[in-house]
Amino acid sequence: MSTAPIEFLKGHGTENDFVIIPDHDGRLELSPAAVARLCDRRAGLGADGVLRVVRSAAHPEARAMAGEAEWFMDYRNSDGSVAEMCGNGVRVFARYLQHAGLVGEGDLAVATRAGIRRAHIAKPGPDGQPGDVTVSMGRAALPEGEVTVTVDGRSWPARNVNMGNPHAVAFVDDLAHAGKLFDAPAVTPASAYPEGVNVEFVVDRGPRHVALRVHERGSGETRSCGTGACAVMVAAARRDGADPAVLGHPVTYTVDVLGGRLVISELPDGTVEMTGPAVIVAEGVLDASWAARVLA
Ligand SMILES: N[C@H](CCC[C@H](N)C(=O)O)C(=O)O
Repeated sequence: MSTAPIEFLKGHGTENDFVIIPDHDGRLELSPAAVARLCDRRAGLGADGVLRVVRSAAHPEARAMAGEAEWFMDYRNSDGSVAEMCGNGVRVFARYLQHAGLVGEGDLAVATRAGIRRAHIAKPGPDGQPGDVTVSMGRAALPEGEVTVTVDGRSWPARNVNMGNPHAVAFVDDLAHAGKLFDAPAVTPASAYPEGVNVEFVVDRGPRHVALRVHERGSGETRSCGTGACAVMVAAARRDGADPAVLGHPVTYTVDVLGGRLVISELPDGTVEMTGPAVIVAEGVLDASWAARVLA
C-alpha cells in the first residue's frame, strides 16, 4: 500500500453515489475488502461503489484502449466485487475529469471493462448548474429465454437484458410490490445469470415514461442504476412495439429512479444513449493511519 496521502472525492449520479480515487499511475492495489471498507456507510466513507481513476496505459485491462481513451474507470461494487460497467459511474467519472481539469466540456472517451464508452459533457445550464452528461452505452443484448423474478413469495416474468452487465427487468403494477428489497430477489433459472444479476422493477408513468426500483448485484438496492435504466428502456420499447430498428428513428423514454430522472434513447442502429446529471459533492484526503490499517 502506498504511504503517500490518498486523495478521494465523493460524487453521485441521480443519487447512485461513489467514492472516486484518483490513482493516475495505477499504484494502489484495492482489495475487495478495502473497497468494502471504503463503501461502508458507518466505518468508512460510504458509497454504492468505487471509481478508481487510472491512466489506461497504466492498467493491464485498459492498455489496449489507451490510444482512444486516456482514462480507465476501474469500477467496483460496494461489496468489493468487480462489474463490467456502471452507467451512472461513467457520468460521474467524466465529471471528475472535468473537475480535475483533465478534460473540458464536450466529447470524451472512457475505457471500461465493457469497452470504450463515449460521453459528452454539456455546457452549464442557464442557472449555472453543471451541464448534464450524455453517455453512449453501446447496444443492448437480449438473450432468448424467459426468466422469473421472485420477491416475498410473489413472482413476475422478466426480460433478460445485457448492457455489458446483466439485468432482469420485471414490469409490475406497483413499485411497492418489490417489498423492502433488503435481499437479492430470486431469479430463475439461475443458469441465465452465472455471474449474478441486477434486478429492476418497473411501472408505467405515462407514454414512454417509466419508473424503476433496482436491486443491484454487489450493492443492494440503490437510488439509481444507469445500465439498469438503459435495460429498462430497451425492454419497455420492445414491450411497446417501439423498436427503433423497426420504426427507423430514435425512440426516447423518460426513466424515473428514486434519486432523480434519466433520459434514455435507443437509435435505429441499436446504440443506447443515456443523459443525466453528475455531481461532485466533496473532496479530501484519507487519514493516513486509517488508510494504512484499513486498506492494507
Ligand atoms: N451493480 C452493477 C454495476 C453498477 C451498475 C449501476 N450502478 C449503474 O449505474 O449502471 C453490476 O454489478 O453489474
